[in-house]
Amino acid sequence: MTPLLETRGVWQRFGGLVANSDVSISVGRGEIVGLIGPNGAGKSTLFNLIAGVLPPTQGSIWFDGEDVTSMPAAERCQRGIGRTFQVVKSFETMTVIDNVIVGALVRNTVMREARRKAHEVLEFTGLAARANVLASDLVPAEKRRLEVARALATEPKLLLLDEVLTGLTPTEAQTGVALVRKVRDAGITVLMVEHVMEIVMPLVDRAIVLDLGKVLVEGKPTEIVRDPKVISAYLGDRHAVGA
Ligand SMILES: Nc1ncnc2c1ncn2[C@@H]1O[C@H](COP(=O)(O)OP(=O)(O)OP(=O)(O)O)[C@@H](O)[C@H]1O
Repeated sequence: MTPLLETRGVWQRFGGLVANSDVSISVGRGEIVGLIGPNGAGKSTLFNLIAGVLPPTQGSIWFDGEDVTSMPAAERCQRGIGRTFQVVKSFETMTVIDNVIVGALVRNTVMREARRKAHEVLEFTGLAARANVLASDLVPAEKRRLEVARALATEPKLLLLDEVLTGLTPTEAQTGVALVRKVRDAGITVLMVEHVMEIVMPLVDRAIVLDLGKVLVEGKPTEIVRDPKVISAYLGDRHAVGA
């Protein structure tokens, strides 16, 4: 079966800076894949290329068997790519339910249907009791969940999670982990950028490590955490392994 998502030889240059360098990754249907790497490794850039925020300088992006490289973000969302943002982008002056309705309107043009879908997603994400409060009144962990809820309301096949577990207390992070598992169990494939290795490694089926814009290594979490190249990249001691 073809992978749900593939990037083929993707490059992204910002002037003289190479943020992604010949990145080829794939994500299979039903997987939870972690995209990790040190600060500035190019993770958010790759996310933006996959979501369609900007076109790659070179290379192609394939989703569900289709070349989506030149497709705008809204159209990719229609095809089934949902995403959250590293900097929470909820509409602060709107209620929680209205924020989620915005997502649901991607697939439901009738307001009553969009509202029904939004309620369903709020139940699913554990935010139902907060439906009528303003997004600005949510605590940070709830805002992250609202981001996930808004993305889920678009009914994605692939959910891109950008650091949704970062900066949370251990208890909040565990609630987040449980939600990601629930999302996958609902049949949605997950590609997530995370910094907190202890949280993300037990959760993902596979991890892809980016460093200096390139894929450094990929594999099962148990292999990744022991890989000398990964340890070196995180500790900054690149010469130790001759990388
Ligand atoms: N729009 C842009 N214009 C110029 N340079 C950019 C732009 N976006 C990202 N970069 C640069 O590209 C490189 C990769 O950045 P990116 O944000 O993708 O890394 P990251 O792995 O997500 O980092 P972090 O973990 O800190 O979020 C960095 O050097 C960054 O400064």
